[in-house]
Amino acid sequence: MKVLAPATIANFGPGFDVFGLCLDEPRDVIKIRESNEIEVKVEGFNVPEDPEKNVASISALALLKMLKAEMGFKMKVKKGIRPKSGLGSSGASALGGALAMATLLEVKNKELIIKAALEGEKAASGSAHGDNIVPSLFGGFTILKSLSPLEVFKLDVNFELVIVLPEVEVSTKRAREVLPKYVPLSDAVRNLALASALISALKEGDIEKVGKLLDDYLAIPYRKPLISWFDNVRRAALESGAYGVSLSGSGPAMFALGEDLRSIGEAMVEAFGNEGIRAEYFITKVGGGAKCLDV
Ligand SMILES: Nc1ncnc2c1ncn2[C@@H]1O[C@H](COP(=O)(O)OP(=O)(O)O)[C@@H](O)[C@H]1O
Ligand SMILES: N[C@@H](CCOP(=O)(O)O)C(=O)O
Repeated sequence: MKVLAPATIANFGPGFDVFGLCLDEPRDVIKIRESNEIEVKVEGFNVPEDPEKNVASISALALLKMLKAEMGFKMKVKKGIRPKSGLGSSGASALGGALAMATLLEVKNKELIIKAALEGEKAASGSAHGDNIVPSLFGGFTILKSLSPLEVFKLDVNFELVIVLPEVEVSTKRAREVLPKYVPLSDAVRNLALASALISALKEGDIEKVGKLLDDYLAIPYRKPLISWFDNVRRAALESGAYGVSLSGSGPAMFALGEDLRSIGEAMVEAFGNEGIRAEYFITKVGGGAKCLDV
């Protein structure tokens, strides 16, 4: 059994902990088969091989516990999404592990699969936020109304975007610790307005309008001490013609929408360089969600 679990952009501007966009690449690949022992092997980016520490096996074990099932398994995690990148690395592995185990057991209940995957996400980031796991499973652009009961609104959208990945790390756990418990009512209203308008623009397919709505008052302002380069890179993107630009998840990756995505990516990489940070960019498109292959 093999699962392809795609990277995601959580928050997507004003949709903190609610909006999520599935990407076509990169992805984690999780292979699993029944065994009389529990073993995890990792290829690609370095993550733990301890089954109690790798979020893919944590999610698989969580599903077994929820089903009151006892089973050994051998898992291979081909880690294609860099950890602490802001591209939903832990979310993809958590979803992939839960979905691989569910498929092995012929469990189709998506709410249960997501519940198990949240255990892996919680182990990695200290909180059971679903805005990476949900778009990685469903694909497209997802609005997470609630996790329990599971209520997801999916928009089938199709556009290209540029992702810029700097050679720095931002731990999601740390990026959540710096958030305030309360925000000013005026900021909540501003985000409500941006988020509502962004959904309307997405449904119209007006990507330029979507870009202009990629602002956030709930999380990014409080995370600035962790992403001191953000404003300069954002300015470079806009000056190079981007419709809009924001942080991917809790960062450090950033994404931009626009016409000439190569020039925008190059300008953002140069802006990171001016901050003494090496970075790379790639252009991708909206992904279709996780895939299960019976191999
Ligand atoms: N399979 C896995 N994939 C990603 N991270 C993992 C995995 N297993 C354990 N981890 C740990 O979880 C943490 C992921 O950090 P996090 O900031 O949540 O990444 P991201 O922002 O990319 O989702 C890291 O400490 C990483 O070592
Ligand atoms: N809503 C979360 C999303 C974290 O995404 P990640 O890709 O950085 O793990 C948050 O902003 O904390």
